[in-house]
Amino acid sequence: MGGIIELHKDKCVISYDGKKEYFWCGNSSGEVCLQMSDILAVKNYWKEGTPNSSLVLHYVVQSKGNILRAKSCVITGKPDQRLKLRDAIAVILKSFNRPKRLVVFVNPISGHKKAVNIYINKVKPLFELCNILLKTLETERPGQPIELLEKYNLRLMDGLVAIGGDGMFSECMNGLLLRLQKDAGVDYNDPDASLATSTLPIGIIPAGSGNMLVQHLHGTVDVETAVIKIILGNHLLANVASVHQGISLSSYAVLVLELGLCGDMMKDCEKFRWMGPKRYEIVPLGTILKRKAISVEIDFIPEESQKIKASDKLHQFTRQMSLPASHCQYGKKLQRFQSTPGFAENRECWLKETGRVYGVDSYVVTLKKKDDILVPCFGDSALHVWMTDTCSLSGHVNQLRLLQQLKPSCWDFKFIRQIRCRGYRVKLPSAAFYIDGNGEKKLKKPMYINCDGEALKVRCPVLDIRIHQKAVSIFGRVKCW
Ligand SMILES: Nc1ncnc2c1ncn2[C@@H]1O[C@H](COP(=O)(O)OP(=O)(O)OP(=O)(O)O)[C@@H](O)[C@H]1O
Repeated sequence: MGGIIELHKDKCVISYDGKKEYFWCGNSSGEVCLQMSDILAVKNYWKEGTPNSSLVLHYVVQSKGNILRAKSCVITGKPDQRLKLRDAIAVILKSFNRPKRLVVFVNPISGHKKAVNIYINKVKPLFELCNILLKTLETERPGQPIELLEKYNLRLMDGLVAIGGDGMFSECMNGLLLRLQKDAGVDYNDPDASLATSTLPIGIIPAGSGNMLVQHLHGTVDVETAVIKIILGNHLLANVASVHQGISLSSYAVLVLELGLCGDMMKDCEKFRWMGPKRYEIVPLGTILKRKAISVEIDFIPEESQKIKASDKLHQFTRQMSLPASHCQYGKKLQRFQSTPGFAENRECWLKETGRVYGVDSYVVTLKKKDDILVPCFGDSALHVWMTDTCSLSGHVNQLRLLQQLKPSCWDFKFIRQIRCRGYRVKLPSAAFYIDGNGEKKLKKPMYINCDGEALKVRCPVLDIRIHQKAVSIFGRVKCW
């Protein structure tokens, strides 16, 4: 039994003995294997008007850089042998933990407004090729995924997919996490509550303006690669940060939380959405020219003072009550990470930083030095926070440019103060406020946080941020590029 396939940019003769976990492939320069885990599907196609069918193998190859491509080849051989092969491969594919039913949210206004086209032409055909059942919802307004996920029957679903930008992913992730907290009876408004973590993975197909999360996950914003990663079913556990104002939760973030200058940039960019992704290149220049320093007091608990034994951090569970039934299939016990173990009780460990700053920025996916570049690190043990003290405009622009280029030297400036912590409280002591009808302090003039690429309004003069380790599952396997 055999065929001709293209592997490692070379044509190979493929053969299979029906038993092993891989196909043997030979070419002029030697032998290679096509792993079963790289197979997407095997299909019988009937030729119209003839009794014959052809067996086609669909598989994944690594193309340039981090790009993945779906390829196919016709397998030759006797009809009964081909049938045997098809059935053998189908059994192996079934044994993989790949998604079979997905809820897909498409944001028609993301980026260049091409999300619907991307779904129809690139995403749906590949999912259907792999027999994945889709429930697709095109959003009509902001916040819709959060509303829908509040009641959506997720019990038979294997994952969620956001087609759009970071903001769209954020809405799906917020919707799912809120739903899980409600189902589990967690007081999510309390910053120190331990979150019910999610094992229902969320995937993202890039169709937005920034697409930072996809870039972090796959090292490319290529659509086909993102679809293939979801089909293959691998997922990672990512940290989530929660933002609390007064007595309520404002949002969860998986990427960044930036108060001050970057929050203002996001707010200004939103006004120019009609410019599409170009707005991120032009608008921030105007924002930085009118940068304002703000007085802040930051109380934080440093990472190193978390003297919690590993055994206290983890507790075993078989299945969360709020998880879809399909996730029982994992069989083995999963470990659940407590979100912020012992955090609130340890008040004597809290440290303080004060000053006039242009911004307080935190990366939930931290950036770590690898050779001469910064690479994303999911599931880090702490939040990386830095404050930008008052400084010259040229120094500030230079620092932001180095950060954008992911240069490890981007924080080596006298006006940058860095901390690693598991949470912090920001107070805005000199901001004008009034007392509202509920007796709560409210800012007279709102400020903004860049929360995963969206401008989140700050209405209270006190904010609490907490890290929740490994709280959300995301499709894709991450390596350090
Ligand atoms: N039908 C809709 N009409 C208007 N706004 C919508 C609609 N559907 C979703 N939204 C909002 O659009 C916002 C931005 O979407 P998204 O993140 O997908 O695109 P983007 O901003 O272009 O990309 P990025 O976040 O990567 O910069 C979301 O936060 C969501 O609230």
